[in-house]
Amino acid sequence: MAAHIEEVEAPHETFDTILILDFGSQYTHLITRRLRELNVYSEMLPCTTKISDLTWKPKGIILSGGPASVYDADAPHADEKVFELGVPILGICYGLQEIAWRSCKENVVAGDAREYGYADVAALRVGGPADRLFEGMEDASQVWMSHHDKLSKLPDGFATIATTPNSQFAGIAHMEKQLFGIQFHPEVTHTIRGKKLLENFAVTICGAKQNWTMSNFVDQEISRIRKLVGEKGQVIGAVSGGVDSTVAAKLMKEAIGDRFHAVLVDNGVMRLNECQQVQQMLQEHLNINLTIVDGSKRFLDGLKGITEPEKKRKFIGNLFIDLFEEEAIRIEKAAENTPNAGKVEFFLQGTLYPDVIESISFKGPSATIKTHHNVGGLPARMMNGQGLKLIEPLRELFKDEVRELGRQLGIPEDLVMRHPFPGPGIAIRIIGEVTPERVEIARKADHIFISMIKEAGIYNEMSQAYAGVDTNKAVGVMGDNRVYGYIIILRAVTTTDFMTAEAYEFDFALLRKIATRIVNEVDGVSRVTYDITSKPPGTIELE
Ligand SMILES: Nc1ncnc2c1ncn2[C@@H]1O[C@H](COP(=O)(O)OP(=O)(O)OP(=O)(O)O)[C@@H](O)[C@H]1O
Ligand SMILES: O=c1[nH]c(=O)c2[nH+]cn([C@@H]3O[C@H](COP(=O)(O)O)[C@@H](O)[C@H]3O)c2[nH]1
Ligand SMILES: NC(=O)CC[C@H](N)C(=O)O
Ligand SMILES: [Mg+2]
Repeated sequence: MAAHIEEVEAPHETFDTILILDFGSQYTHLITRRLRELNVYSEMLPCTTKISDLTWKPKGIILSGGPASVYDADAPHADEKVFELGVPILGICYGLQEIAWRSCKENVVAGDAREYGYADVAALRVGGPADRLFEGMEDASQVWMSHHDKLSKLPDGFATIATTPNSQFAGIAHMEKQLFGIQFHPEVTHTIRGKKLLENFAVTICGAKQNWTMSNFVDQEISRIRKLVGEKGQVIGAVSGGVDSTVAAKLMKEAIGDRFHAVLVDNGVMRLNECQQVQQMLQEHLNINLTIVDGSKRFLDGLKGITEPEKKRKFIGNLFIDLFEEEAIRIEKAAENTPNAGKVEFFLQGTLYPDVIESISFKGPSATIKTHHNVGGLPARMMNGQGLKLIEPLRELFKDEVRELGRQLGIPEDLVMRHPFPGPGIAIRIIGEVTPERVEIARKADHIFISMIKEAGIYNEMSQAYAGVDTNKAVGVMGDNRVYGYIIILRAVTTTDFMTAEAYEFDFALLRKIATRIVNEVDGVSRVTYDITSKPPGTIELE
């Protein structure tokens, strides 16, 4: 999205990098994760990437798994130049089959049966560098398989370095070139010594330095930002109080001080007292002076009559950008004739690697379930080189890495561990039309719910929790009187990556207490329900 600015000393320029070519496996991003856990920097690109388009040289390449069969007419294949680059290559599953297929098309065939699940792998010693992949894992150990194709014979020049009862060629290595392939998946935790194997490849075989640490990243990122923004440039940042934008803001503040302008948009659908609390928190703990732009009337007026979820999201996304542009102009005007005078050229966002992965994956864009207000949805006028330029310091990081980075930057633990809160806020937690009355009800119910979760000491056991409103009404009875009120939907989930999620298992007595308090204390509510749908098929937010 921001190709024109992202190449200034990106991490792959500073850190030894293992390049992962993605053939579309569900686990490809886990390879990146595992390598980074080993303090080896790694990036993922589509399998069709042309080596001539790379501006940097990887220390090694991993070809991932994938759903296709290499022998199919429309199967994806890596650029031939990958094999001429002279760096070690490891093929995993489809990647292994790709290596074998290149040597001879008859080498890969459909197997008689699928092999899906555990297998015991035994390493074989063949002598020489080929033995390095399984070094230290000579004892039989459990691996995880997921394939139906198989190698029918060993490609020329290769030796078998591992077998399982079902897979004769569970591991192969070229006797001279640095070419390796394994049929199982080392990146999943079910493969007990998978990380050791990836370490053998990246560190021993490729010689990658294990220097990818958050403190190195902080230093490097701060100097990158300084170079990018220059001596005079000013940056406006969308800061919500959420983890991502807080961490991004702190980095920016360290890099350019008062030339960074943090702006929170009050969209009228924030939680109870949230804007003021965030402002105070950022000032107190991080010395960041946050400007609140009150857009609540414009948002709530505009939301009138909109019931369709995607319309809501698009309206909110567009108005966000309008307000930021207006604010950028105001900041420039205010800075005239001061030492900070200069153009506001950059717009800071807290985009994370999972968003980036989604948009670069070989699989192409998946079906649009919902449009997230920030990434990808920015209007073209912002990206055309005349408007604000996007700056996304976290675009290579995963959420837990961002949290680690936050700790490194001295951000307090309860801010670092805050549950995510979506940009469109309470608006996507009210099913149907958003009205000020409904927002108020959601706010109060949410406040009771989250406070009781915190008091019970279980906030960190769940990944996200909130109270939403069903705008249908139900009948109830209170103090002998009939009431006709809204239905509150409580939602609390556990998840590691927010792509799949499970409902949190509350202690029933606590859930009952929460329900009682909400009905008693929030006017206009007659019932409380707990949403136990997992994702999929549900999503975390209601809309
Ligand atoms: N009310 C807001 N005011 C200003 N910027 C916002 C607001 N809500 C969201 N944003 C911007 O949109 C980006 C994406 O929102 P998102 O909720 O994914 O991240 P976050 O709020 O920083 O962190 P978290 O995921 O923990 O909530 C944020 O990083 C921030 O730049
Ligand atoms: O900043 C955001 N802008 C959005 O438009 C948006 N929609 C969903 N979310 C968050 O994404 C995660 C997954 O949510 P869903 O299961 O509802 O898609 C959850 O953490 C949601 O809170 C958003 N965050
Ligand atoms: N997981 C994979 O990479 C599968 C590769 C190939 N599609 C097979 O079934 O064997
Ligand atoms: Mg947020």
